[in-house]
Amino acid sequence: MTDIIIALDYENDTDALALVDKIDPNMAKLKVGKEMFTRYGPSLVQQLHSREFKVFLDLKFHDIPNTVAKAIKASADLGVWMVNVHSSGGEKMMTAAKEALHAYGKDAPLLIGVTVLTSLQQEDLTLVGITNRLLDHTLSLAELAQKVGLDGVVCSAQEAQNIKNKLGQNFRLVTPGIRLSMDNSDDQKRVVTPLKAKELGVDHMVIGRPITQSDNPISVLEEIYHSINN
Ligand SMILES: O=c1ccn([C@@H]2O[C@H](COP(=O)(O)O)[C@@H](O)[C@H]2O)c(=O)[nH]1
Repeated sequence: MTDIIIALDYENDTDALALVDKIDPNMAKLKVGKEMFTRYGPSLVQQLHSREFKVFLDLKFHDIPNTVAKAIKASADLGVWMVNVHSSGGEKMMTAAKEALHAYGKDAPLLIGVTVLTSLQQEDLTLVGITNRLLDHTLSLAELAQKVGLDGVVCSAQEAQNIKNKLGQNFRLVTPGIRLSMDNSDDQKRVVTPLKAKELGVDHMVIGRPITQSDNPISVLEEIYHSINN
């Protein structure tokens, strides 16, 4: 089962909520990222919760273990459905994040590790001194995330089959870099169409601009929803 998470990346909350108010929460979950959280903070998340949406708080924490653990606790207190950290923050940081959620039991948000951003390709890794193949680097970050008990990873759908084959079907894959055609991928580099992402076994596809910047966001959302739920 693959579902849709809409990346709610807007400059103002009026535009964001105008879209949200046209969406059925059964059709999509919502992702609040750095842009909107920096402007509107927890109150935006609360407004989405009051409209019955599940919220993925995509702040990609990357800091020392103590700071990340505290930020994860603050996210859990907000009641979000999913939250994430950068897996490259290391084993101790991810373990601290996981431990911060123990007290929440079954109400804890899903904890997801970011592997290699979908805007990056092999040459970008080389430029920051990573000489491993991009797929191998993604797999080793995913393996580390699983080892410390995270629920899944953010990756490109291009890596989905390799990760599922290595780490099992229950390890959740959250995949941005979804594009309806390869003509305009914006700043994304490792892109996949919604139907292909579903075939590759992703659990949650993250879609922003193809929906939010289109002339008719709801009809694009409905088209994608029906194409992957046939
Ligand atoms: O590797 C990553 C991790 C997170 N993102 C986020 O997903 C959305 C994608 O938006 P589009 O408009 O569909 O490109 C955006 O909020 C990113 O911050 C990602 O793209 N890649």
